[in-house]
Amino acid sequence: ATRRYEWEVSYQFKSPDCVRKLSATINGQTPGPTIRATQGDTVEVKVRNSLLTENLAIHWHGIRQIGTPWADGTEGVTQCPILPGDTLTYAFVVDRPGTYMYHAHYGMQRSAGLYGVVVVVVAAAPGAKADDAEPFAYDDEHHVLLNDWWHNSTYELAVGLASVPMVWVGEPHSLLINGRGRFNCSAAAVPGTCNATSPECDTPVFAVVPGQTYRFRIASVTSLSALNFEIEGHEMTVVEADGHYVKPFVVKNINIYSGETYSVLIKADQDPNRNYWLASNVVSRQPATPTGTAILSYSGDRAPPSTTPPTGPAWNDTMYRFQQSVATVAHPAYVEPPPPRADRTILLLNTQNKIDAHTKWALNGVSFTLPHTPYLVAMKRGLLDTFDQRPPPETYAYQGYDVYAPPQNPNATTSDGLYRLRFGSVVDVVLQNANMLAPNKSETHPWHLHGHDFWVLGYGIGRFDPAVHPASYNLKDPVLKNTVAVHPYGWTALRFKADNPGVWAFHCHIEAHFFMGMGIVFEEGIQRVASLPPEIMGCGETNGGHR
Ligand SMILES: O=C1O[C@H]([C@@H](O)CO)C(O)=C1O
Repeated sequence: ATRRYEWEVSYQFKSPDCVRKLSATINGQTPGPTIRATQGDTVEVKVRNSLLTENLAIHWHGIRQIGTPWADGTEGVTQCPILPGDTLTYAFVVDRPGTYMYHAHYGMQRSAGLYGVVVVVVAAAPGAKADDAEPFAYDDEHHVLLNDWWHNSTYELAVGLASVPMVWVGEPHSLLINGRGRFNCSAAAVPGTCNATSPECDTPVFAVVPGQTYRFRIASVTSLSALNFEIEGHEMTVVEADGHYVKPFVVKNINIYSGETYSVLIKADQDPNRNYWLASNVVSRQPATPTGTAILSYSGDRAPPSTTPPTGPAWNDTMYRFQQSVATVAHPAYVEPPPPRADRTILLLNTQNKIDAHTKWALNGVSFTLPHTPYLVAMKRGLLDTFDQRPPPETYAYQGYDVYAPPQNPNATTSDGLYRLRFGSVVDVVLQNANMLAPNKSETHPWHLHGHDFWVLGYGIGRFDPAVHPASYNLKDPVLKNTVAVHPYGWTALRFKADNPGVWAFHCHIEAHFFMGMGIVFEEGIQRVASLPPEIMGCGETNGGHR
């Protein structure tokens, strides 16, 4: 079946945390509408950009876009931006069941509120129940979209990052659950902009019936924060990650990084005469944001529990989060074994750097910049003067590098070069984290790959040793994901098959970090890409015009 949507994207005054802010909305809403489709459906979204003076692109995060690389929605990589007043129809097949998301992929636009959930349900065999193919059962489901929220405009955030000296975005003002939070109005910066009784910041309520089991589909579209999500008094069984079934494991709370999705099962088996908190808390950075809350209601009323919302684990308990990452492996009945070895290994040292007094992020000393002519068009048309033809480095001088110290040489260079992968080859990427410019500081980076899922082969803390660590890779039951955490001072190893013709971004999903150059781009099988739709063109040299 084809699911058709018509979206008009516009700025509206919204008060998601009671404070009025210009928000990027879809048909007047933030978060945007949930896309619900069945495996194998074609989703067609006609997007009209009514932002007046701002470009737009929307990425379908976790959808591999097999055969439709131009529909990935990544400005500068797979398309020109949609100009104000213009319309672009994204059409793609949702080939696998699971929980996904969509969000803006242009500048810092995601932080303005442009995002939503994509749910792909299992195709039911004739006469079968829809969930027959899932290795778990539940009575009903709820969606939890987690986000962080600033009162500053996306422009203020982006200009700050690009300034000398950099003005860092800082910790968010609020944490939102399904687009709602509560800011303390007495702390509002501009008087009269905070309205504690606005229905737009009513605490969300999740209704449950005693004795029933619920699947909570959780997605994080945060711009910065790593979060910990907990449902007071209810254990969660983790069953899905990024659209793949995992070996079930029980947690009190779950760590979720920007760009990740999880499904957890919870049983409504607690005292039904009271309500319970849903809580989201910042982890991995020193928190300065109140807990984001919602209410789990057995009775159907909206009464806030009289208890204090859960505050989550210690924000700096790296090993707690590390262990949850390691515990996430494929469900035994759904293991897709990875190829036993890689044809190529790319080792990427993640560093914070200075370039002409700007603060940037770099991989192997190269900070990424987006070209003005999208790679997909440039590669397909042979417009090879539109970006740097020198391939970026495959590795760094790891033997002498101390990941626990600030970089000895803080400088880096910029490039818009890309990595060309042999079509069908098996690629390993090892992401190596390190100390930042300031001493004793290393943060978590959630890396997201477009166009593929990758096997997560291993995690470590400290410097990755190519002669030692590959021997400990999990080749037996690694989980497939599209986003993975690289823990402070740690490394994460992943493997994928370069079998999806197109050009694909791979980057830190912290919006500010990608903006500061923390990403790379892969090309594979460009000659197999069908003719590009003219609607993705119009910028740079795509129309044979000027840059
Ligand atoms: O890129 C970043 O900059 C700040 C800090 O390093 C400088 O203010 C921070 O926490 C980042 O992740």
